[in-house]
Amino acid sequence: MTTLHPVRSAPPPGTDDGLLDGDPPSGARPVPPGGELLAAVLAATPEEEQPVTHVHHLPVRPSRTTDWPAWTDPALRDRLAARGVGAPWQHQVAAAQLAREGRHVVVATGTASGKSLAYQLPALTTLAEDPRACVLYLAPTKALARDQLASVAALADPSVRPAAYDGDTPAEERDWVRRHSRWIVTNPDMLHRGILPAHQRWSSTLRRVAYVVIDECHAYRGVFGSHVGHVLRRLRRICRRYGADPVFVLASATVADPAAAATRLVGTEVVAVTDDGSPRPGATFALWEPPLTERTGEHGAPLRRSAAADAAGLLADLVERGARTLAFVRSRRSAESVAEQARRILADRGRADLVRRVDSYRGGYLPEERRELERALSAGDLLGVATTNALELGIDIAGLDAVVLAGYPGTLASLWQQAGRAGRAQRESLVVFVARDDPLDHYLAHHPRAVFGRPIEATVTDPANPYVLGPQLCCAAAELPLTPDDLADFGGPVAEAQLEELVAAGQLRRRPTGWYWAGRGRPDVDIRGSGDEPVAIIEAGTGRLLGTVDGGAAHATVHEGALYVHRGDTFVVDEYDVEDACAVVHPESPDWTTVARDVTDLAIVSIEQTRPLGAVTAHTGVVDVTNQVVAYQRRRLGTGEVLAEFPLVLPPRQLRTRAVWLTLDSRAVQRAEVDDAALPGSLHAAEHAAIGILPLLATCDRWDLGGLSTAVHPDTGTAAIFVYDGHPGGAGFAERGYAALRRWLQATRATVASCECETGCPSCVQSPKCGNGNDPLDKAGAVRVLDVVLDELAARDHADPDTDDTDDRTVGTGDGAPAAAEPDLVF
Ligand SMILES: Nc1ncnc2c1ncn2[C@@H]1O[C@H](COP(=O)(O)OP(=O)(O)OP(=O)(O)O)[C@@H](O)[C@H]1O
Repeated sequence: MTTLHPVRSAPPPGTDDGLLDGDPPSGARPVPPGGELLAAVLAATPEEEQPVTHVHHLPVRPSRTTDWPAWTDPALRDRLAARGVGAPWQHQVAAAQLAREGRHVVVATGTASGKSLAYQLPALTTLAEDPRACVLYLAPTKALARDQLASVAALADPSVRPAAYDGDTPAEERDWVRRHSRWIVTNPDMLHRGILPAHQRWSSTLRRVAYVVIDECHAYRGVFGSHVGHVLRRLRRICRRYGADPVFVLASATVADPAAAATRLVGTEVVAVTDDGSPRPGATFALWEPPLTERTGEHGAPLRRSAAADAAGLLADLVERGARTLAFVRSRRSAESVAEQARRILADRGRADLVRRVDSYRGGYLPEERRELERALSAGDLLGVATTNALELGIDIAGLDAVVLAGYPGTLASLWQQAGRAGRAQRESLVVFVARDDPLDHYLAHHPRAVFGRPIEATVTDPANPYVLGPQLCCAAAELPLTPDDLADFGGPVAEAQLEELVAAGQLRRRPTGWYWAGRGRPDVDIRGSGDEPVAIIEAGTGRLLGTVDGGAAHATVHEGALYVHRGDTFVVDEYDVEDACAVVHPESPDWTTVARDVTDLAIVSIEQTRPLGAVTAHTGVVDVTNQVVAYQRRRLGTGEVLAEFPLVLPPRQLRTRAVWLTLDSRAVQRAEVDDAALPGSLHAAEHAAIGILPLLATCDRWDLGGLSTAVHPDTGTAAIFVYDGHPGGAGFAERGYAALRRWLQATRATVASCECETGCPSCVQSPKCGNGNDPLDKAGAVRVLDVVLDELAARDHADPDTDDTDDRTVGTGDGAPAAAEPDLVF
């Protein structure tokens, strides 16, 4: 393997500053504050590299407390005081008061801002006042659910008997939970499969539900989020039927427009509390981009040093200075390799004493393991841990000296969640975001306002998606016949049209009293799947079922020869049987990964919205995408270097979904000064970069999106760039791109224009999942095409300032430095 971090194999000059050299690694001398830690790390970096693109200082923010509301249960207040909560923070009382008054509320404040107390205060007070009342608490992960259970158990009156009701609850306990618990910790899956279909059995609980708590509600997004939205509508309907009208309290780390996102999720008006009154420790926050290297990837594109390699170097440097550091990486395998590389660097520097104090977090997600890690880190036994985002939620590690983020974790909420692990009250900490070789990471490294400004990513759901709505209406009808009065909650006319289709398909029956489920048994709806039949992954030799992959993604991920990662372990696919929907794999850890190659065709089915901009027109609508995986490449881990390509024979797949697209007539093409030869590559490059950037505005991953560009599309007769949702029926991402078109394309243009490569690289216009092997791509042409589109958008917005997309204060145009005044942040 190549030496991934050559510059740091020698002792850094920074260790001569006498800070900790030769000292016991922790305890004896204080760890320097974040700014000094950064300076020391940078002193060890070759001058020509200059990886730091921006340094942001987050000042200490003092807390703002207020009085307990008069209605607070005195016993609860005493228990809180005993746990060190002397007075509530202002946002906690603001949210609690709204909930107490019966308003649905979302608390959208920062990490560790005490969001739990905002719902515990009204909910536990009501439980104390009314011995029959109960609470349903929903969490997106079982680990978080178990943690919350412990926290409520410590605060609640013993009569509350908090208990979990999820897939891990033994059958013999389930009855007990239903009968006795007044704080039931569960998840949307259990609500969907276990509680709502058996609502008669649950009726005595459901008629007493006073509050429904939806923690970490930003986790409910895309198709899954749209399903959860309907599960919550079903819950409200059933509760109403039993005479209950629970108050919904949602909690989330900050996302754009939390009130609108929460309202869409719950299906009724939700107000937001966002003014964070909790204290924030200070931090130095550096944006870091690894330099381009001599190595080349597809079409000779220069490759950057990997984020994991730089993260390992930083981890070693920081540990050497005694700083307790967490490095967040993207996969479990990467966690192990980053910890290993950091240990090697320390060993090379003769710091054998520190080697054993660096580890990776690779265990399951058991509470005991997390507690042990917390203990070892806070006791200083461990100084450096490389971890996946498994440690992001539901763990009480705070007060670290430094956090390194190797790559953008996908959402700003996650970024702040991870960054928030650093910081102590008295001293500022260090956070380093290390960009990966990818357009979004590159953009963030060069546009601090996108990180430190107002949040711009929105939690996108689309409850009107017919592939979600149809099955959900079936579930609702199977629970209780649907009546015309119910329809408003499920989308009104859209739901009515869907019901007609379901009746025509024989799934529902229309009777004078409503719509009835006509199928056998219960509707079988997987709220986490795409609707395609899942593909079973079977281990050769043992016959063990390792898991399943979504049918929609299977051709690209478990084709013969594919590298398949399951819970951090790697396997290679021996055989993929499309008919039987199963793939046989064997364990193997090669030093390569695989990427599928495909060809795509797209036909426009219907246009829903059109924005004529002159020579350019923007649209959204429904499209049919035909996709066929035709080959795959092996790429070297870490560098992305293409090692080999193999053909595949797989049937095409059809996807009806939603898209956003731009058409450019000949005037636009002329103005962009791209000739016939350059046009396909210019459009293709713009499409790739746009796909790379959309997750900045919509909480999705670039793998949730697809794209197609062409010099002449048969349905439009013009040059066109399409970006579509990679899920049947759409997930709302393309619509979000349409709504934020200008900001999206400004950021796209800035990413391409500011990348220092000459003709395109993975940080700007190359895509890791391009079906055409990133050919053709014309970086310069892409910038000119985007300029023409942006000119037209600017002219249009000037003429019609009411469009929803005129606010570009947060995302700069990319060429200039960020504005001097950056708004205060939730941290
Ligand atoms: N008013 C308060 N005064 C002092 N400490 C508080 C107060 N409210 C909450 N805390 C403490 O702050 C810590 C974080 O609280 P909590 O876990 O509820 O935050 P959170 O916002 O839910 O965090 P996360 O973002 O990780 O979900 C806990 O240790 C809690 O006891």
